[in-house]
Amino acid sequence: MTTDLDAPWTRAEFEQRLRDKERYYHIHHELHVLMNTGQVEKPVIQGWVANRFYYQTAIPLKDAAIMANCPDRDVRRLWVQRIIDHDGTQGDEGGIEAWLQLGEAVGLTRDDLLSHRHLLPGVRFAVDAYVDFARRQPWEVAASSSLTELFAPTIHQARLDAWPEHYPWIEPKGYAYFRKRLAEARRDVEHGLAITLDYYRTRAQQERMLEVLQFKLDVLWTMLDCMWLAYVAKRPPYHNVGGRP
Ligand SMILES: O=C(O)c1cc(C(=O)O)c2c(n1)C(=O)C(=O)c1cc(C(=O)O)[nH]c1-2
Repeated sequence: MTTDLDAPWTRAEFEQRLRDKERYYHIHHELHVLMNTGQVEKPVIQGWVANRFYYQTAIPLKDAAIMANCPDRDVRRLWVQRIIDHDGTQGDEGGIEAWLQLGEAVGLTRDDLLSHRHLLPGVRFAVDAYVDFARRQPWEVAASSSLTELFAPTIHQARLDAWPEHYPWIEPKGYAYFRKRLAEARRDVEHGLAITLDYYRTRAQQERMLEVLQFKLDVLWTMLDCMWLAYVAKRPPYHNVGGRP
């Protein structure tokens, strides 16, 4: 058990502990491994794109919740960029639009995504838990939970490297989202990390932050568990009672 009396990690040690959490990142989930090594059929990619769209739509709600709890104008000035990145502005339509184009690139309609008709209940619950967490926690804690983004450029790059070769049927316009996120995620991490390293000072707080990060890793992993069950194992909810009503 740790107490406030245990020596805090230095900033460098603390950051390293955060980075060590990479081993639980969803890049290692079997569904991502299968997708990124060309081992899935079109319906699996489509299912993933449609379900991940719910996460995309939730990110600005999550970031708005963080800003709503944050009295620091300097932080809000930087944080608001995340909402703009996803919602877009005139002339740069943003991440949600780019994801809709990814949907089209894999053979789904915009309405397939916007209606959430393919959304699995477990994916909805996991994503909603993230938004709920951001609403309830101190803004610095919610901000720090975004730090799974430390690991995100690697997974975006993996898709950019592997998918065109394995899935030539995906239209190239679909890749704009992943390309765009490479730089955006790095910038988000710089800001998120600065807030986190400043906020969690005692050893007990630092240990708590690792749990916060694990919560976020759990959100991402659980989303993929639900998709794996539905699309790889072909056991979607209610599969043995005739399917969803
Ligand atoms: O494709 C991915 O694997 C992935 C993961 C994550 C992440 O680690 O949370 C994000 C994204 N993408 C992403 O595109 C994105 O905009 C994003 C925002 C956040 C966040 O927590 O604020 N995570 C992520």
